[in-house]
Order: sequence, then C-alpha cells, then structure tokens
Amino acid sequence: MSSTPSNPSPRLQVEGLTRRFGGTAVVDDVSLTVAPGQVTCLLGPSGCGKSTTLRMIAGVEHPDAGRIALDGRVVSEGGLHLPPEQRAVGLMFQDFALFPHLTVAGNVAFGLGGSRDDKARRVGELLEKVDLSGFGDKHPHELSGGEQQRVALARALAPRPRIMLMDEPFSGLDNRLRDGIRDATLEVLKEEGTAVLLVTHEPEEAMRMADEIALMRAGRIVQRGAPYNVYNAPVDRAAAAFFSDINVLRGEVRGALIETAFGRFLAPGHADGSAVEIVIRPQHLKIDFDRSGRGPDPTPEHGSPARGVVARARFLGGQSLVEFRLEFDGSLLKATVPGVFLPRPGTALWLMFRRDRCFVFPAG
Ligand SMILES: Nc1ncnc2c1ncn2[C@@H]1O[C@H](COP(=O)(O)OP(=O)(O)OP(=O)(O)O)[C@@H](O)[C@H]1O
Repeated sequence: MSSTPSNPSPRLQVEGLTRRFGGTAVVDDVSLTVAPGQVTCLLGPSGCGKSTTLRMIAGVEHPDAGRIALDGRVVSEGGLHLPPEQRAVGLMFQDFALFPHLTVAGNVAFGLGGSRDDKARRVGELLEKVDLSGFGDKHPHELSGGEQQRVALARALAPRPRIMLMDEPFSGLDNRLRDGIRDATLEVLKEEGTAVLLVTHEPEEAMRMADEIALMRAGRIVQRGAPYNVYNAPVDRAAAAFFSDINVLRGEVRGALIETAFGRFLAPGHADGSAVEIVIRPQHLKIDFDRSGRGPDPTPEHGSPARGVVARARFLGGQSLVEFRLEFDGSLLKATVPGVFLPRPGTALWLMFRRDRCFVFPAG
C-alpha cells in the first residue's frame, strides 16, 4: 500500500478491541493506530490489559470483539483470525527467548527466507547495527543480558516486520544499563524505519521512547497523545499522578471561583457548589524566603503566595524534596528543587506556582 509522508496510512489500526475473561472485560473497546516509523507506547499500571492487547495484535490471543488491520489489511475481525506467522509482526518480550542451541547468527537468521547469501547479508547488516559484529558464532549463554537483548532485537527485525510488538523488552535488564540500551534500541528501530507498539508500565520509559503515548487504565485507553501533551495536559487526576508525585488542593466552587491557600482560582466549566481538585506537580512549586512574615507580592501569573513550614527535607541526588505544612489548612505539599536545598524543619517559607502549570479537575 502506498503512503505519503504528509498523510501516511496507519501501519496498525485497532478498533473496538475487546477481550473478556470470566465475564470481565480486561481489554474494553480499545482503539489505536500506529503510523509508519512511529513508536507508540501502551502505558499503564500492572494488570490494566496491555499485554492482552499486544497478544491479540500478535495473533496469539483471540479477541471477543473488534478489528485489527495491518497496512490496511484486516487480520482479525469476526470469525477471521490470521495466525501470527501470517501477520508479519516482529515480537520481542521480556525474556528474550533466544534459541539456546543456535548461534547468534543462527538466531538472527531464524525467520529469514531467501538465498544463503541474502540471509548472510541481512544477518551481517543487523549484527552491525546492534553492535554485535564478530559475535555471530557465539551461543546465547556466552552473552550478557544486554547482548542477548540486542540479538533478540536483531532477530525480530531481520524479516522486516510491518510492526514490532515489544512487551516490557527492557525490564529484565540491569538498571544501570537500561537507559543506554533503550537509546540504542530506539536508534536501531528508527534506522530501520519500523513502526513499534511498545508495552510498558514505566512512564519514564514511555516518555523516553514514544512518539505517541496511549495511556491505559482498567482495560481502556484514557488518553492518547505526544509525551509532552500527555504529561502537560492530563485528562484527569489519575493520569497526572501516573507520571509524577502530585499535590492536590481541594476546594468548592462558589460563584465560579475556588478559594485556596494560593488565592482565588477561576473554575470555568465547573458547576457552582461542586467539589474540585487543583493538581500541582512538585517541580512546579516555587519556594521563596520569608521576609518578616511577608512573602513575594501576588501576580496574575502566580496568584498569591502561601506560607508554609518545612516538615521535612531530603536530598535525592540531583534534586531535593521539601515537604511543607501549609498554614492555611495544615495540608502537606511537596516541592522538588534542583540541587541541594535542605531547609531545617520548622523554617517558614512561601510557596507559589504558575497558574498555567496546574490542573483543575472535578473531585473524584
Ligand atoms: N488467560 C487469562 N485468563 C484469565 N485472566 C487473564 C488471562 N490473561 C490475562 N488475564 C487477566 O487480565 C488482566 C490483564 O492482564 P494483562 O497481562 O493484559 O495486563 P498488563 O497490563 O499487561 O499487566 P502486566 O504488566 O502485569 O503484565 C489481568 O487481571 C490478568 O490477570
């Protein structure tokens, strides 16, 4: 199928995908698309149905409802379920599942057709891409975890799949190696121009890898968008909390305004008398010193500062986490500050945040 860069047809299109186990829909009406050359991360907490979604796309699990198309060709709908080998998908799971009795080259060549020369050329090309030239004759047990991951990547990419389906492909790796391996993997995937659907429960991984994040909760996709947008415009409090610690100010709407420790907030779209939550990420709280009981002047951008007393301060390496008890209502707020900032418990300080950095949601 032809595609133009300005309007590429999706490599993967999923509509209304549903899977029930024992009467419960663990995947509930999921729709998503992956464009050619794009990395989409299916992100969500453990048990939300990510792996089941991926397994249905791979063809190893049958949906109860919905439609899956690859390059515009329907591979699953109604009574039609093409087996995995007819879907031209590349699979990569947490355990790399290399064939122990085959060499590295044998593993990479496993799914390849064509002449012996063609196979050898493609194997050589991929081993070079994953930086394992010269490892072709080794066996998997002779390799480190990171090297095995790279062989698994080369093997999955070798037949030039329409899409790579990756289920937590980095979670078995040593923490210290993981970032480097993620970056190297992304580079290879982008070089090959492969579309990718990657399942992860780690927001940092999704932020690092994804062109688009599909945030999943209890079987449903609750938000889709570029990492920047999903992080900076969460659909609800839980979506905000999935990416970082959050602070929550509670209030009630009175005449389209909410009274808080930080002054009055406009609450457009929230009914009079309704309970709302103002959500602020800890890195968006700013701290100022107390000048004989006074803080910085209020501004339209920041509203009024609120006085708080330090409850606890800890150095986290690279940044400090300071917890404050607000004088206004005794609630506890967390602020992160770059570098070392460790005020003594009991120190009075003033807190502010930019109004356009907070989110207002109906109280859950
Ligand atoms: N074959 C099955 N039979 C019954 N229940 C299942 C089956 N497979 C998955 N489930 C249930 O479906 C839900 C979703 O599982 P799934 O593995 O898709 O979630 P996940 O988001 O990938 O979580 P994790 O990251 O922990 O694997 C879970 O509650 C799981 O117990």
